[in-house]
Parts: sequence; C-alpha cells; structure tokens
Amino acid sequence: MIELKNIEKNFVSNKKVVTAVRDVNLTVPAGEIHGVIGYSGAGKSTLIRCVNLLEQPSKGQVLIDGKDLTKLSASGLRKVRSKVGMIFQHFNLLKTVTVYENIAIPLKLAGVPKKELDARVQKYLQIVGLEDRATNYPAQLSGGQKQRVAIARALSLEPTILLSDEATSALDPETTDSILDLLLKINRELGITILLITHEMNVIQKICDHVYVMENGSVVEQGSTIELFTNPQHATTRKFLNTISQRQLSDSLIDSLHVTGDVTRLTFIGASTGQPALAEISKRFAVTPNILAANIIELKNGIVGNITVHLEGDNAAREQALQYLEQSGIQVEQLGGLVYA
Ligand SMILES: Nc1ncnc2c1ncn2[C@@H]1O[C@H](COP(=O)(O)OP(=O)(O)OP(=O)(O)O)[C@@H](O)[C@H]1O
Repeated sequence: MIELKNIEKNFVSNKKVVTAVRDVNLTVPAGEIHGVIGYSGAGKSTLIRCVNLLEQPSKGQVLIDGKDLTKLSASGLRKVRSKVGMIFQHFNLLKTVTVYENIAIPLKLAGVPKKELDARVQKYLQIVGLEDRATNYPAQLSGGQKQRVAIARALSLEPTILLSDEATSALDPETTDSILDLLLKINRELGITILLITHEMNVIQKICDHVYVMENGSVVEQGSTIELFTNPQHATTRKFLNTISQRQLSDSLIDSLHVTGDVTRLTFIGASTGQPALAEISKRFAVTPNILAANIIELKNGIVGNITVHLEGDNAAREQALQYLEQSGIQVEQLGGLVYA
C-alpha cells in the first residue's frame, strides 16, 4: 500500500521558489492500479519520484506498507525501496550490455546468489514474453520490447509496488496496448500494486481502478475510473475525456445537423448498457429520438455507453421520456443552451 500525506515539493530555480507539488494526498491500496493524469508541468513526475524518495518531499509523509520513508535510516530506506520497482518513458536500459545482463546486473548488486540469479532472469524474461531475446542488445529491440526488458528488470527484484513514469508515452498505440495488457497481467497474476503517471486518458481507461487529475501541482479531482468517466466535475477532467470521446457537440456541429431542439446526452453504466432504452421511449411516449453520436468505452472495471440524442416531441412527452430513462438507471444531461421551441 502507498500513502502520500500532504506532500509538497518546492524547487528553487533562478532564486525563485517553484512549488511543483502542493498538498497532495493519495492512497493506493495493495493490489490496485491508480493513475495520475495531467498536462505537461502539472507536477506528475515530481510526485511519483517522491514515492521512492528519488525526490525528497519538502513537506509531508510517504508511507509504504505503513512505514514512513522520510523517517527511515539509510539501510531501512534501502530495504523498503527494494519493494518498489520503477519503469520510465525512455526505458533507461544499459546500451552496452545484453538483455540478460540488463536484468542480471541489478540482481548481482542486490546480492542475489548466482544460481538463483539465472532462474530469476529466465522467469521474468518469460513473463514479459522475451525468453528468446536474452543475448540481444537493446539496439536490436523495438521500443515495446525495450519496455518489456525494463519491466522484467523491475520485476526481477520482486517488488510489491511498481511505479510507472509515462511508460507508454514513447510508444505507438498498438504497442501501448500490449504494454498495458502486460501491466494488467502482472497486477492480476503477481498481485503487484501499480501507481502510474500519464498524459493519456486511454491508459487510465484501460488499466486504472482510480484516477487523480493534477493541475499546477494540486490534485483537482479524483475518484474511481468509472465515476470520473460518468460524472466528471473539473474542466480539465472533461478536456481529457474529450480525447476519448467527444462529450460536447459544438454549436456549429449542432447547427450543421439542423437540430432545433434539446440535445441530450445519455450515459449508460454497467447493466443499463444492454437496455433498448430508445426503442422503449419511442413506444411509450410521443417522442422520436434521433441519434447524433454514440460510443461505448470499456474500462478496467466496467462498461460506459454514451448516446447523444436530439429528442423530438412536445414538452410533456419529452419530460416523461427523460424521467423514464432516469428511473431506468440512465444518466441524463442536457447539452448546450438550446431550448425546445
Ligand atoms: N529540478 C527542478 N528544478 C526546478 N523546477 C523543477 C524541477 N523539476 C521540476 N520542476 C518544475 O516543477 C513543475 C512540475 O514539473 P514536473 O516535471 O513534475 O511536471 P510533469 O507533470 O511531470 O510534466 P512533464 O510531463 O512535462 O514531465 C514544472 O514547473 C517544472 O518546471
């Protein structure tokens, strides 16, 4: 379990104090995957580097499995740090040695006996699917394969926690997916707790249980991934969600669709995604729903469907139809400022 309590980090740059992280609190229970998302400069890297004290926080406490890292001796800190692996955007592999040595060297430094060392390297190369690449050099591997080696290197020290600093940001979408699948597999099969930072909403969507949105050093919104995808509160969260599915239709798009009435967004969560809700309101009330946009988003812990409709019908019929949808567990939200004439 990771607990950050009131973490603040200040840097002095050109005689000015820059507060990179301010009063951040977060708890990642054992076995979960939590993600911190934010734009460049939000403070994500500084925050994640505070977790293993690569950055010493200016204020606050960092607890790993209940132990406050800021209060430990150097040897105590080394012991707790060995439970915390880390992977990076640019992989940080040694270029002049083989894949095998990249994994073996940190094990030697950690004092793992030679006999066990070989078994560990083979085991983790197999877990990341690179057992046939042991004698290759990093230059002979693709970006995705390099990240797999970095993951094997981190796992071979058998941590309980993995920190991921933009691990997929240098990869194409398909390779990103395969690395995210690998992170999910090690979370599920090895029970490893993961805290990641990213600027990509699809990373949050695919593997996170819980999300923190960061801006100017602070967490401006947090919640379960499903909560954030269905009921975002902060403008920055909404902007990130727009990168996955367009939440708001612009006035010009509505005009171009010749829509003259209400535009309503319906959000279906879990079981409600299977309901024939639009067919039902057409049958029950004197309304005609025209679908303007629709999508379905698969999250780690569920499915969220969105349909944006233009609902035709008189005021009373539309009100009854929307009430019926809400009573069926569907979230109803009016978009734009258009009022039915
Ligand atoms: N060593 C440092 N000295 C001075 N200022 C720093 C230092 N490291 C980070 N900062 C400042 O702290 C703020 C947060 O930076 P940080 O790298 O943590 O953000 P980020 O969200 O990870 O952004 P990016 O994704 O671009 O790395 C920025 O204003 C940055 O300039």
